[in-house]
Amino acid sequence: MTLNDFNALSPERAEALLRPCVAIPAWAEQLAAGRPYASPAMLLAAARQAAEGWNGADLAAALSAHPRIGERAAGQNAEAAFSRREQAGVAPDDQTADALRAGNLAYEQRFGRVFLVRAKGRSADEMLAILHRRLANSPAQEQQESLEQLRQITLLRLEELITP
Ligand SMILES: NC(=O)NC1=NC(=O)NC1=O
Repeated sequence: MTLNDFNALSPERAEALLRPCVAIPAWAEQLAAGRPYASPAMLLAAARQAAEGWNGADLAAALSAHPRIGERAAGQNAEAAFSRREQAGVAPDDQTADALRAGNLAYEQRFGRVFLVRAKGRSADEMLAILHRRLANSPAQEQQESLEQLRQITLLRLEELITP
């Protein structure tokens, strides 16, 4: 969709279009309300600004829509389609797939939520290394890293939706 078309949508349609970017309704509402945007860069800046204030509760809400790394997103909705595309490059060999499964489990036992990483453009081995590094984070550090990854995923999805 072009930026002009996005600017011209009704509020309801604009919010509905944005929702699959991240499962945080306030973000979609705020971004839709900020229209019209003069350029894609202005839209992305507003989107990142609206995501700066996310906290632990936002992260927990958003994770409901993100399958584990290495797991294929089921379902026909837009979020699942985004996840499948983002993880298309993961394609782990058996050994790495086993290590990702073990790493995801260790992460969930330590931090109590799914490990979240921007998967687009990254291989399974790269994400396994990131997972092992982040397992050593403190809970506070790890919440900040997870929120930054959530922002990256969200903005990448927005860029896919609104093409110049
Ligand atoms: N647990 C995850 O990190 N999931 C995901 N990362 C992405 O970039 N897309 C996902 O679905």
